[in-house]
Amino acid sequence: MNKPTSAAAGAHDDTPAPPKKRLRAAPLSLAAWKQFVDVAKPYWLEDQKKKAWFLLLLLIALMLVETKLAVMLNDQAGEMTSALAGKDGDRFWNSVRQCLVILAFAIPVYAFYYYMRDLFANQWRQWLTGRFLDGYLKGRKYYELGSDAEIDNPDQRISEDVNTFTGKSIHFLLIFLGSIMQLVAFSAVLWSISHVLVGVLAVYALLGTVIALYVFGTPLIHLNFWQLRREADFRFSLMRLRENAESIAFYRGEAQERAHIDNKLDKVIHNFSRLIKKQRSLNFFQRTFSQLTLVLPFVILAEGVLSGELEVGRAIQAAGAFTAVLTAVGIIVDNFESLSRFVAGIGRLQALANLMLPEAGAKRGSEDQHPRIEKRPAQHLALEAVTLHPPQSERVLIKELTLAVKPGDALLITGDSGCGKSSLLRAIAGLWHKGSGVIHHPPLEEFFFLPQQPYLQSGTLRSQLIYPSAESSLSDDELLDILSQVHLPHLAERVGGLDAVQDWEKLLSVGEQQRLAFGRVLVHEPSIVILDEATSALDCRNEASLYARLRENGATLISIAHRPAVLRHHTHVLRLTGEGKWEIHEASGYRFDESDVTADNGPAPTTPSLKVVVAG
Ligand SMILES: Nc1ncnc2c1ncn2[C@@H]1O[C@H](COP(=O)(O)OP(=O)(O)OP(=O)(O)O)[C@@H](O)[C@H]1O
Repeated sequence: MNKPTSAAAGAHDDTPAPPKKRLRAAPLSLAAWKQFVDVAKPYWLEDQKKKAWFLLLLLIALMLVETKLAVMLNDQAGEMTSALAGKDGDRFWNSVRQCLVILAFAIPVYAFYYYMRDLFANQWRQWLTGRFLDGYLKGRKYYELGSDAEIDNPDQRISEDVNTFTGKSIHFLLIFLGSIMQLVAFSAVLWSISHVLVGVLAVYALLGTVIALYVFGTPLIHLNFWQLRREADFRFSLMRLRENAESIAFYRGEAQERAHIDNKLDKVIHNFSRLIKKQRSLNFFQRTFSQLTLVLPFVILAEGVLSGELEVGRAIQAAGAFTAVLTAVGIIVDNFESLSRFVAGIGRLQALANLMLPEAGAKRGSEDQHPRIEKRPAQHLALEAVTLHPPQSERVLIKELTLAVKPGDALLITGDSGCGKSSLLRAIAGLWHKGSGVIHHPPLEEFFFLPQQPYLQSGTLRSQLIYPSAESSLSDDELLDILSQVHLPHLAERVGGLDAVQDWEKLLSVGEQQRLAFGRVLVHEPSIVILDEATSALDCRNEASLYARLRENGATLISIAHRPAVLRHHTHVLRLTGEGKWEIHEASGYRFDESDVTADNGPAPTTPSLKVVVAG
């Protein structure tokens, strides 16, 4: 057999590594219980509380009826056995009739109980997922979490972990309640037949639970915790393959992709094989624990039956009750495997809740204490001594930048690749905030941001054009006119009209996508447009006319572009010279240097109202 290479072994090694802060799954303990309460409490104590408690009470009522019917059936099983042993036909048939009547009630109660249980779980899931989605989308947490290494796969947590949480919470709550009822109901039967049986059973169940908790608890929860993460990583690697299918196909990168996916799969399989080994031991223990109960009650009761003190039927009834009570008290042992998976998922969900949900804000307050760039409302955009760092890094991208952009100004940002041009736009848009200084800004609704790669939703052509609004007051003719203005006059006709639904990212070239995104600006008519190489895929003629169209509207521009020809549409140039340094020039006298690509800059505009601050 081949030995694993050291690289493969290394890849596996991180699975069981001692988990870092927040990556830890709480063992089956008070900490796990606290995590559970943190996530579950809002549903039970806030606006859904009436519905939640009503459904729970209904389920408890159904369970009570079910337990009562189960006790009656167990009694009849004993009765039938005794009737047969005593060769008493009337007693036997009477018992059969009673059994059938009980079953006629028990079956619908059983079916309705499970339906209500699943309905309840589904409603809770809908509510909790909605809450997580609120937290995820508000405050742009989906963006921030992308760079948070500790919260892996938030999408999996929201889609799957929430589902498991609500489903399993109700499942376990009900089986615990059911166990208590079963315990009370059958203990009475058992106590009336044999006190010794009750004593033996109590000791047996207690021992079994303690062994399960201490021997299997922590390792199983830990392994399940990692299994969830590994599975999500594996799925994500497949998703990335699908999302980037065309680029990968052009590169012929299948071998690399396969190696990457194999690496993720290896981790899934390696962790799972450790998990099933642990489960094998648990199964061995569980089987021994439950199978012994086949013999145990009979051994204890045999003497009573043999001496004639106890009817055979009573012994059968006692054995049934013994098994029922043991199932009730052995609930943790029996469900240990799924309980450990459930607890592992709670940890993942609570970590996410801590970062996203409003009531958890206080808890995370202490973690989010890096110095921030202050944002202040103002009429015009202005930066005051802004120093900017990337998130989770101390590197200085921009140092003490001060400038003011007046209405009608057009600022071109230039500089070497990687010097921080897009980062500055991120800071203005409020996506990045690590640093110091103040950004004075008009309401964010007045801004429109055009990235290099436009985002196109799945939906109609109309919805692409009016994005991010969901509705627009513009008529079809006005929308078609906008398409013409961005040099896509035949697009609607070509794709089947404004209401045609297509996979736009595949159907349109990048240049067409960029022009469509320009159309969005004309639909919304914002007063400040921020362009991050938004015309990189366009030819010079298209680029020039789109810039001219924006300037005609009187929009204030802040743009990053590498082509010298765009300079003529700007009033000022901010040049980032590296290591946080910067210079501001009036566009009229500015010449692109080597890194900006030297060329004829064309005539300069005549509205230099931007406050010039020489350098930083
Ligand atoms: N999330 C991040 N965390 C840490 N560093 C980052 C992050 N995103 C970008 N950076 C780094 O910040 C630097 C500036 O990136 P930015 O995208 O602003 O460059 P740029 O000037 O726009 O480059 P280009 O012209 O190539 O687009 C780069 O060195 C980049 O590696």
